[in-house]
Amino acid sequence: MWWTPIRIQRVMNLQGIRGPPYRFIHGNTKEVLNMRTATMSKPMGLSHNIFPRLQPHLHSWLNIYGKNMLMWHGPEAQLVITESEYAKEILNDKEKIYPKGGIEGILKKLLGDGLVTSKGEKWAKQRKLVNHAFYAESLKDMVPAMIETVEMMLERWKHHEGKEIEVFEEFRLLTSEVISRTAFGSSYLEGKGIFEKLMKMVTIYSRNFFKIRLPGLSLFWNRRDDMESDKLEREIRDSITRMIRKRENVLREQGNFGSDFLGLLVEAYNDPDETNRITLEDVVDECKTFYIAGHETTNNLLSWTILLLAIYTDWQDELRKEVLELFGEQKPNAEGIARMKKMTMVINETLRLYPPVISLVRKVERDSKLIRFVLPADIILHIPTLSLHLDPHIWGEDVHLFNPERFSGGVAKATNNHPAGYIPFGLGPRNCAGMNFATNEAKIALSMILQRYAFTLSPTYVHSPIFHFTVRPEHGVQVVLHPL
Ligand code: HEM
Repeated sequence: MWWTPIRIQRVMNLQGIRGPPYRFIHGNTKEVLNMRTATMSKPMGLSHNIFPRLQPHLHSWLNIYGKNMLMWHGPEAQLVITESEYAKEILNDKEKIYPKGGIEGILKKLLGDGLVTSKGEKWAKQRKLVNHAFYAESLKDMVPAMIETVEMMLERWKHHEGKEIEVFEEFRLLTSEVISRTAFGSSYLEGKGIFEKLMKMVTIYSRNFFKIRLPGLSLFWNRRDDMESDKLEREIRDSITRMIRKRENVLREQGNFGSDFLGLLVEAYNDPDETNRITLEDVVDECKTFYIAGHETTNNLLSWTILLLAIYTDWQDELRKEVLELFGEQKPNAEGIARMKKMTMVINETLRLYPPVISLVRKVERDSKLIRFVLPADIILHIPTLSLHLDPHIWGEDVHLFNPERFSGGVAKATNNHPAGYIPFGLGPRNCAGMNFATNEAKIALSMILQRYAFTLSPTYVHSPIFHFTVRPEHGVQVVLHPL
């Protein structure tokens, strides 16, 4: 807790990497908490520069210490990388030098050893299974379920015509229903208990995010949160196990487990070949991972897009024109979705300014050389998405403005050929496994909304983006619905 941090600090300083000094046990967590409490305690003006608000410590220290800097989460060294060449090298690593870091505590209870967190052989096996469940043809088959779910939402919206509606909660229900139906063959109501308990765990995780946990020292840690998350973890496990057993019974009746994600997982759990078989624990962890990853992020993407389209009504009109040209009054279809150009530009720009995932984290597995730096084993590499998405050297001087036009020539052109300059879905082998699923879902929902409604920002909207596991609007997004 003293000599190791001081040694690492010295090794990094000698290479020109500086940062706020290490403080015994706490590292920089106290300063980080104070800075964040100050910026988050009040709403911001309607600006899209959310980096100084959500990560004020990084915003300030990167200015002081340079583009790559060292900071401390307790005694754990975190090398913050914001030079895109370095980020690319780390995220594209195939030599297993920079794997995902191990997780513990509440995050471990929340995600277990599912695809987001697993490593090595286990990850490769899981990723293959997931790719199979979410490959292009399967995604096409999911379109009708997505459309039906949006229609259910729009039925509710009829009661808000000419009035205000809060869309964050609407999209929470929509995205939960979509992942329940498409991946687990059930409805949101059936999985409601699991969602609610997972969301409670997300809240516990978020409030403990900056608390450090040291072996044998419980004084910084809230024991009640620990006990509550243990209880939630057990209850979620029991509910998912019941769901698995129910699906196993389907085999007896139908002769197969079903072709959705849950079906593939249960099939792998029952595989007669031991080398392909996965454990019950694996199935539970994967279900938890997909319940969370499958809706939380898309919920935010949809909410921020509606906010931006309510502000920039010229872009709302442009998108409506594209939707009507492609689908008229008809339901969206897979071919049309693949041809949406303006819609893709708007989604890209929304994810640039409001990326739901704001940190990509890796660990240095062994002493290694990263371009011109020599990195000691076990330090954490932290790539802050917002810093890259808002770098004027990559994007130009209008970096804080909403300008979907910058994506008109594609992502590579928009980033001036900096592949790691735009990473809302990550990069390299660990990139998002649900990217096409999420963008399809968003395009379908937005198209169907635009076909029926124009919307303007309600005067009650308060711009207060917060980091709560993902980047979300603290008080929701209120718009006024005008039927067309
Ligand atoms: C707008 C929506 C989404 C965003 C912005 C997003 C973002 C991300 C990012 C940044 C990563 C990489 C994390 C890293 O490198 O450490 C990731 C990984 C992942 N995402 Fe998404 N995601 C979205 C939607 C989804 C959906 C809908 C699903 C599931 C249906 C999903 C499942 C996953 C999984 C399983 C991984 C881990 C992949 C691996 O490590 O092999 N995501 N996502």
